[in-house]
Amino acid sequence: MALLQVQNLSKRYDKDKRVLSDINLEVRKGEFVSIIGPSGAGKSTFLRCINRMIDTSEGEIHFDDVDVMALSKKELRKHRTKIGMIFQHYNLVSRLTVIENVLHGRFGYKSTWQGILGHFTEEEKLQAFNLLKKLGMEEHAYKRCDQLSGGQKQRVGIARALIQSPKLLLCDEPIASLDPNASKVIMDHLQTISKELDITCIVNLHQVDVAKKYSDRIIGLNSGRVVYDGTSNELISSAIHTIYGSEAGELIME
Ligand SMILES: Nc1ncnc2c1ncn2[C@@H]1O[C@H](COP(=O)(O)OP(=O)(O)OP(=O)(O)O)[C@@H](O)[C@H]1O
Repeated sequence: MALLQVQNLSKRYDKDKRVLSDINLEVRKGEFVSIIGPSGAGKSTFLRCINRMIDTSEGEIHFDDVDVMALSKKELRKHRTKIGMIFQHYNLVSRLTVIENVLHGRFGYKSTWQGILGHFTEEEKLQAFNLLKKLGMEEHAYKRCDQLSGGQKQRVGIARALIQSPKLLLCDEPIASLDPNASKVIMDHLQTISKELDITCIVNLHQVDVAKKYSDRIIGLNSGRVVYDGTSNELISSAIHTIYGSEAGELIME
């Protein structure tokens, strides 16, 4: 049984322009899937539809046996605890410490008052610290986030997502602002998380070589349509042409 099922999904921001068209796909538990495609292909829009950060125009999404479109506001809050988000620009609170930012990942489990008062249990604090340790960030736990490098900030973003105990991580261009070394650290962590914790990862990427290196499966989007869905090995130059059109030349490494 798939963890995520998407059927006939379409999205329009404006009445007459479809940004996603008739997307049909399933993603299994523990799968590491990269989504590639030219700028404007609809990669971010697709990720945002999955956790209903934006509403879809047509189609169905089932996640963990739940009809995502049918969720009430309260149910949606619970649904979102099962899905961690990783952002290109990290979305951390700069003036707060690393560990405080990680604990923010628990907000979905709190009442509004507990959230406002910043009430976290000792167990949650220990869990936050252990996650930072797993990501090689324990020595920075009490630093303010604005004192960190981009790669360190992204590791905090990953820890914040993991403390939710998610079944799925949606990563929207997690390495787009990082240099090659920091990018490798982040992608290695995401791969380990997927393999060791059996957490499904869907990662939007601009780098075809990175997608090929890390993914079990690659989905290629062009103009809001799935034009490729296969393994890394099958992603040969003709498929890259189909996905990127005239931009493909510089991306082909064969
Ligand atoms: N909030 C919005 N309102 C209107 N149009 C939008 C909105 N967000 C995105 N779009 C449009 O939807 C299309 C797909 O955008 P999206 O950001 O999903 O693509 P993308 O593949 O993630 O691009 P990139 O790789 O540049 O981030 C683009 O034409 C974009 O201009």
